[in-house]
Amino acid sequence: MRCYDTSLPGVKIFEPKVFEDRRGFFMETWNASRYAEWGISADFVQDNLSLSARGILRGLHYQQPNPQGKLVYVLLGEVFDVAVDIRCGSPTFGQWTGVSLSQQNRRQLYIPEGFAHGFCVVSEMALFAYKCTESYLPANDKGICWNDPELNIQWPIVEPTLSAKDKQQPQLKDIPIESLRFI
Ligand SMILES: Cc1cn([C@H]2C[C@H](O)[C@@H](COP(=O)(O)OP(=O)(O)O[C@H]3O[C@H](C)C(=O)[C@H](O)[C@H]3O)O2)c(=O)[nH]c1=O
Repeated sequence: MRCYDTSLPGVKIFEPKVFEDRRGFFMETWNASRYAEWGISADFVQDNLSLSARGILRGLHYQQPNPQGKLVYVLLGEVFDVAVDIRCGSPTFGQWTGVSLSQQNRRQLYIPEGFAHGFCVVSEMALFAYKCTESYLPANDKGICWNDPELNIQWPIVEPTLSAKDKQQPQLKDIPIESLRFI
């Protein structure tokens, strides 16, 4: 397995080892002892799966309190995946990193607690899987505007399809900073 740092300390790209043969391929998508070698000692308690068509953008979302760490990857298709540091006091507060996750590159992105997460679909369809370190609590589900001008995320699509909720997310500057204490 290979692991790469991103511009955001703690956010890591993983490339699990893929065993290909004439039948197809096999890969481990999570192995606690192996990921612990790379500093990931997450206790995942929930797995999610979502299917989206080209142009769909889901995000930017985070949970607070009870923030979720996530290990995200694509089973089918391709997405541009983004993590934003929203931890009050972090040296990289308000900064983002983006990576292509696809069934071809089989990459995973680990996003610690205290980051907002979102992705947009750049293939016909994308089947998106992820593990979470905290259970979903609807009352704690929060978001940030996908095209927040101060974040200036360079999404590869210009007019995404959004949920009603995501059409009205606040900008980071309008979120009370005391609510963003994760560390
Ligand atoms: C997230 C979640 C949602 N739901 C229900 C609530 C809604 O009735 C329905 C769709 O929820 P939502 O529109 O929030 O789904 P996404 O827009 O894909 O949200 C996710 O999108 C970004 C990319 C994330 O990183 C988060 O994991 C998550 O917020 O599923 C559940 O029952 N459990 C859950 O864990």
